[in-house]
Amino acid sequence: MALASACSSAALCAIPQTHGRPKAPCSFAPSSRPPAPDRRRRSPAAAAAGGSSAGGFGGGSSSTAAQEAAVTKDYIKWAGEAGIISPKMQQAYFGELRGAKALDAIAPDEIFVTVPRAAAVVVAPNERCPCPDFVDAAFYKEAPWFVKMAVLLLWERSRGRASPVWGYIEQLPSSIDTPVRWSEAELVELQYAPAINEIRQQQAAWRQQYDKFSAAVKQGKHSYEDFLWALENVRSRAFSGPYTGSSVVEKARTLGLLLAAGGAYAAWQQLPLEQALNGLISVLVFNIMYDLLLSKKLKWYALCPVVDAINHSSLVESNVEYEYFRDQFVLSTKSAYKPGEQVFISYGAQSNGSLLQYYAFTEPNNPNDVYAFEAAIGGQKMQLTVNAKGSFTAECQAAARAALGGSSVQDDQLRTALLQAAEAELASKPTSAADDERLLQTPHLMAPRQRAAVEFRLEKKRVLERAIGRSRKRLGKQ
Ligand SMILES: C[S@@+](CC[C@H](N)C(=O)[O-])C[C@H]1O[C@@H](n2cnc3c(N)ncnc32)[C@H](O)[C@@H]1O
Repeated sequence: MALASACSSAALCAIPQTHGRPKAPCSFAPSSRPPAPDRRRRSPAAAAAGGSSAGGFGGGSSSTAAQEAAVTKDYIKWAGEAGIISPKMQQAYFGELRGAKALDAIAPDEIFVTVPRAAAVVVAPNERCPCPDFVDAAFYKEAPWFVKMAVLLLWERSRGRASPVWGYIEQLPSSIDTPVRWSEAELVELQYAPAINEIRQQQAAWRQQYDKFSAAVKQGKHSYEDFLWALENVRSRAFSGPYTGSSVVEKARTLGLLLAAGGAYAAWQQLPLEQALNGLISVLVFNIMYDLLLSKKLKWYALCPVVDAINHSSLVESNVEYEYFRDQFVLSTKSAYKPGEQVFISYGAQSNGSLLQYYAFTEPNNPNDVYAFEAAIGGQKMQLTVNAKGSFTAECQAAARAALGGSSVQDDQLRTALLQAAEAELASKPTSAADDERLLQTPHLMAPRQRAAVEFRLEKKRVLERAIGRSRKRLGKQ
């Protein structure tokens, strides 16, 4: 994610709370029509009132729609009181999918959502357990960040309207139905071993985390379903960013370091100190859940209301930044939006495997997708990986070349071996891409999980087909 200079007008003395813009009320308002029935998007409050199965809107009855509207109204009221500013964006449905639409023109790099840190749910490294009456503090200390945040969500939910984030909690989806809930038979429908294996591991790991949580919780009864509700919301909505220090002492230390670094940089570059500091502060960019590979660095995590209502597109470059001196998160994108258009952000460069696993959707033509499979080349078993454009990675080409005999191997011999491996992989699938396309022409005839699996496996097959097409072209076979 590229850095945006969100703090370009930040001053070190008195710090305005609104970037000099008038403090407009939060306009994260409901769309003019009632929410469309959505099998996955129901809030816990609406679920409680509607009384049908978890995660289901049932028949989309008018009482359910009215309940949804009430929850949304509460959310807007809460967001305004919490100081969230988003006058140019409102919640809306796009088909069955809830998202956000532009109310007004949004320019590239314009900050269009501001969320005070106090309105967010935050997990910082080495922070003491904020709810020792709810859960054993020693358990909290040792838990991974996403379990900590799930515990915070369950704790805040248990506090009802006494929670400072009640309006946010109320409107969270009651179930996202990520594949961690799927049966073995449903997972097999994905037809892609790396994803199936990852999800199986996740199923075991989350169960283990739940067992530990159950032993550590001190208040109330929390089913595995409750725990899943919290974990799924955390994993599909949280942002992460480099940690900057939270306590007064830590803040003072970080500020001292920034001042020193800014001073040195300013002297070196002959810049005003303030400008140099802004450059340094803008490093504090948050990425939505793009932390898996970077998790060893010191990071903190945030659930940012309103920002997390925006859907993902890999084509968009977006920045969520924490403004250190204003103690708030701000959002901008590199794209322009016209009034009425759906607003998107990027959740990071994620393959369809991780989008399905943690967010429950597949992005068509995802430029970050990959296809990984095992093949035998030159009598040796090896892992081959193809990128979204259909190119085999340099590493697997080198491994394949070595297995075939090393540097003396002709390029065409290597290409032929890789082509044959990809063709054999595609032929091993229980359904063809054409079969999957046919199934998707009548999506209403499929259960939601089957539809999600077919969408996923079709995209995977398309990556493999691109690799085959590319290799064949290079070999002059078409
Ligand atoms: C951060 S939330 C975005 C807001 C969410 N749609 C809502 O109603 O609250 C992430 C979730 O939105 C949905 N989502 C986001 N981008 C999507 C996309 N491009 N296609 C389909 N679903 C998407 C997925 O269910 C994902 O788990």
